[in-house]
Amino acid sequence: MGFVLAPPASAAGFRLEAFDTIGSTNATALERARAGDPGRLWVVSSKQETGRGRRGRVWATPEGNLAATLLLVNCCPMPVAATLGFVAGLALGDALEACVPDAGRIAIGADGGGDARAKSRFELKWPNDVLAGGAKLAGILLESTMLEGGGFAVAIGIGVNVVAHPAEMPYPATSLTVLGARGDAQTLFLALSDAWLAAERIWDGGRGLDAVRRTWLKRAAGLGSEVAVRVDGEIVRGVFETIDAECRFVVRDRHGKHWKIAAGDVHFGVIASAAAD
Ligand SMILES: O=C(O)CCCC[C@@H]1SC[C@@H]2NC(=O)N[C@@H]21
Repeated sequence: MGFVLAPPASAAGFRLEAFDTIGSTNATALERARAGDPGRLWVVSSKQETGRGRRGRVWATPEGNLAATLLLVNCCPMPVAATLGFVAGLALGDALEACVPDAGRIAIGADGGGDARAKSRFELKWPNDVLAGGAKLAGILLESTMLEGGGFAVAIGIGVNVVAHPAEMPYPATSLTVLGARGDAQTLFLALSDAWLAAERIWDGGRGLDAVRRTWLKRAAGLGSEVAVRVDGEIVRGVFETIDAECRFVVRDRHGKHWKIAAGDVHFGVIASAAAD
């Protein structure tokens, strides 16, 4: 397997474990932490047998896609760790733009107009998806574990549909190949490990969260538009106004009430019933 870390990442003390095939990079990273790994470890594979998605879903990683998990140990106060998904979103957006040179044309469609070109190429969908042309290209899953003797570890799992995307999903999905982009999982990982460093520096253990939040909002999908959010079986409808200081999704409903949502599934547009995505 040819995965390598970007030189700045190795210089900053990151390590890498690369696999041809793995169950789940998140599961392996958390096992390493429980066995005493000090963290700042990337676990990477281009195929997963039992990849995990958000909300207990399965995440398929056929050969050629990217599954990468960054393990951090005692990286910040525990409540702040939940914001690492936004840091990962920024890093992944940067990595995609760096190594997919034709991304502008891809994300807005071949017949896109001049105004659209100024928009971010890869959009971030709250909480942790990356969209290209409105379809899901990548997902991020944070998992954590308490450690014996105190402290905690967090696994920041990043899955990118490089060569293939799942069929028959309840939401549109895509891959870099479908989009006509050149690029492979290894090149993308190299860019990701580099971009992570820059994003983590801005985040600064949570002290720079507001800068992360503002940058994230510049790339946010659906900002200012109608959304339906499924929260614990209920559906909240309204306009996506912002994400707040705690990175909660803020919706203004038609009565002017603001909903601050910590976890839920977002659908864009006005729809009769929001199917889970
Ligand atoms: O449901 C989602 O959108 C999140 C998907 C996260 C998938 C990644 S692939 C690397 C890491 N290992 C896993 O088992 N899951 C995450």
